[in-house]
Parts: sequence; structure tokens; C-alpha cells
Amino acid sequence: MRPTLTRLLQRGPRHFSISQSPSPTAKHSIYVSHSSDPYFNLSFEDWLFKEKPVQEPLLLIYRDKPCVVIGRNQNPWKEVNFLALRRASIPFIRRRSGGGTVYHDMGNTNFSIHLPRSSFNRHATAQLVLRAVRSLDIDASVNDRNDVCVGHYKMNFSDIHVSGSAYKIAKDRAYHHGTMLISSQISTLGDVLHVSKESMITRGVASVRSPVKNLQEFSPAVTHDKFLQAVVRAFREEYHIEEPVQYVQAEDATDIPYIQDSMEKFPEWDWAFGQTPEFTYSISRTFRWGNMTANIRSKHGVILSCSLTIDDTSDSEWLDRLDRRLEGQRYGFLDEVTGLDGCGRTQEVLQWLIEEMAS
Ligand SMILES: Nc1ncnc2c1ncn2[C@@H]1O[C@H](COP(=O)(O)OC(=O)CCCC[C@@H]2CCSS2)[C@@H](O)[C@H]1O
Repeated sequence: MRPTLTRLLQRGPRHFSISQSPSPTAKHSIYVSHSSDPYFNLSFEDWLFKEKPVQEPLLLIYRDKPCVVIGRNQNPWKEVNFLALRRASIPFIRRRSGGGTVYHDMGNTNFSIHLPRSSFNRHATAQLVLRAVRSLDIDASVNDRNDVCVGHYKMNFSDIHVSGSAYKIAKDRAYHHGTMLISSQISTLGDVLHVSKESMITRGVASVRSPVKNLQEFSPAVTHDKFLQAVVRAFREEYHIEEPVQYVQAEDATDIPYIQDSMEKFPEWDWAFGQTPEFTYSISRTFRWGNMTANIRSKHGVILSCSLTIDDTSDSEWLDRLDRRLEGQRYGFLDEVTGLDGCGRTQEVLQWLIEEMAS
């Protein structure tokens, strides 16, 4: 019988191995996921963070099918271009760590380095990844936000990012996880993250948008496997680890309730949209019958208020009625609400709001 992750975990670190024989020197953990399911990979990462012995450094490497991953405290409507996302048929996922929004596909490799909180240092983990990239003959550097960059644009000197990082710090353990663009679809990345909603003012965390390039633009021979080997080598050197790599796939976790629950929870409205911090959005539109403004306030993905005004103030009773009907509805899902239809102007305004909120 093939050992599952729980059984392996119960056996203790000395015997941690799915694909290779146990090593007597094994005391640390290096995992590579063969799954490209972002729901599995993010859940597995969280589970390792929660379950693994606090004192042991741990490395996980994975790639995901195309998706957009937003930070724990972000506003998806401010970060993600939903029209482009639907066109490309890709999901967005709210992860559990802080920080900004990134695009993943199979040309992007994610690394996750877990350490005891007492020895955790973002600069040191960034340097580890930098050493790995440099070992591939790429003249990379780390900027003041600990992102790995390669060169800069001559025009404005802005750093060219090949990687983005985020962190999660718990009581006694912390992780640094990040992306590495190797051969990603940069045009899709640009499309799905292109949002210009200046009048959307949001609490929570805003992404720090930066120019990006793939490592292959600097060294065409770099592949996922070469980067993976380079990070594993750098991790082993840094923490004096000889343990073989543990390869995992989603089927190994079918008997782990934490992972299964987490995989179910990620796409649910309560987590994906319902965790959105408070925001306001002010929009205007000229209709045949007048100029309209909508001032929307939303928290936890629900419309708290929507104040609709028109330049002809003598005729606004129908708008007050509409305001009241919008209160309490889920932002971005007005098209799913029954009984919201009206005729004439009401219908036109509703259609406008549906489109604005779903974009
Ligand atoms: N894949 C990828 N890699 C590097 N940079 C990216 C990527 N996608 C987008 N970007 C650029 O980074 C900014 C956001 O930068 P910002 O610094 O705000 O956010 C991040 O970097 C978050 C990284 C999260 C990494 C996790 C690792 C495993 S699960 S997700 C975005 O606007 C783009 O300009």
C-alpha cells in the first residue's frame, strides 16, 4: 500500500519519504508537489505550516495551473480584472498569507520556506533564493522589499521583477513564500491584473505593481527543473540538510480532513469575496434622461449602501426605492438576485451597476 501523508507524518521525520527509501540522517523536509491544482497546493502548504515540527526548516516547491492569487487582506475588485479573468476562464484565490496579488501558471514556480519564528529573517530567505538564481548564471539582485530582480529599465530605472514575495508569521513559526517567473504568459498576467478603478477606495492591502520579466529572457536555458534543483541545493547548503526530496500529489491527501476542508473553503463566497475589507466606489454615467452618480459602500462583500443621485433632483423617488433594494445584496452578484428587475430607467441603471460591479 502506498503510504499517505498522514501515515508518513505519524511515522516521524526519520522515515519521511514517499518515493525514496528512508534516510538515517533525515531530519528536515523538502517537498515538491506534482499537483498543479492551486487549491491543493495552497492547502498542503498551510497544512505543513500547521503540522510540521516547529524547529525544522522546510521547503515546498509547486506550480499551479493558471490562476490569480490575492493576499489575505485584499479587495479582489480592486486587484483583479474580472472581465479578463472570465475571458481566460481562470479562477482567483484568496490565500492565507498577507501581501499583494500575483498571477500563476505553469511557467511560474512557487517556493515556500518555513522556519522557526526565532530564526526567521526575510532578508536571509530572499538571499537563499537569490543564490539559487545566481547559480543559474543570471545576474540577479534583491531589492529593498526582498524581491528578486534582474536589472532595471534604462528609461526610468524601475527594477525588473522576476519574483514576488509574501509572508505569514504565526506564534512560533513563519514562512516566506514567493513566485519565480520562468516562462509565464506575461501578456495574460498583464491582462488579468490590469485594473484602473481610481475612485475605488479600499481598506486593506494594495499590491505594489511592478514591471516583470521571465528568467528565460535573461537565460533561455532556465527551466522549472533547473530552478527547482537550484533552490533545493541552496536550501540544503543553508540548513545542512541531506534528506531526499519528498514528492507529493493531491491523491496523497485524500484522508487529511484539514486539507480537504481547506480545498473546499478556498472557492466559497464566504472566503473568496466575504473577507473583502471595507471599500467605497464612486461612479458616474450619462444616460439619455440625465447624469447619474452612484456612491457605493461595501464591507465583507456586501453592499452596505448605494446612494444613487441624478441631476434632476425633483424626480428621485424611484432612485431611493432602488437604493433600498440594493442594500444588503452581494457586491458583484446583482445579476443573481431575483426580484431586482424594473422597467425603463430602473432597468438601465441596474444593468449599468451589474456590469460595473462584475468588472
Ligand atoms: N508571478 C509573479 N511573479 C512576480 N511578480 C508578479 C507575478 N504576478 C504579478 N506580479 C507583479 O507583482 C505585483 C504584486 O506585487 P506585490 O509585492 O504587491 O505582491 C506579491 O508579490 C505577492 C507575492 C505572493 C507570492 C505567493 C507565493 C505562493 S502563493 S502567492 C503585481 O502587480 C505584478 O506587477
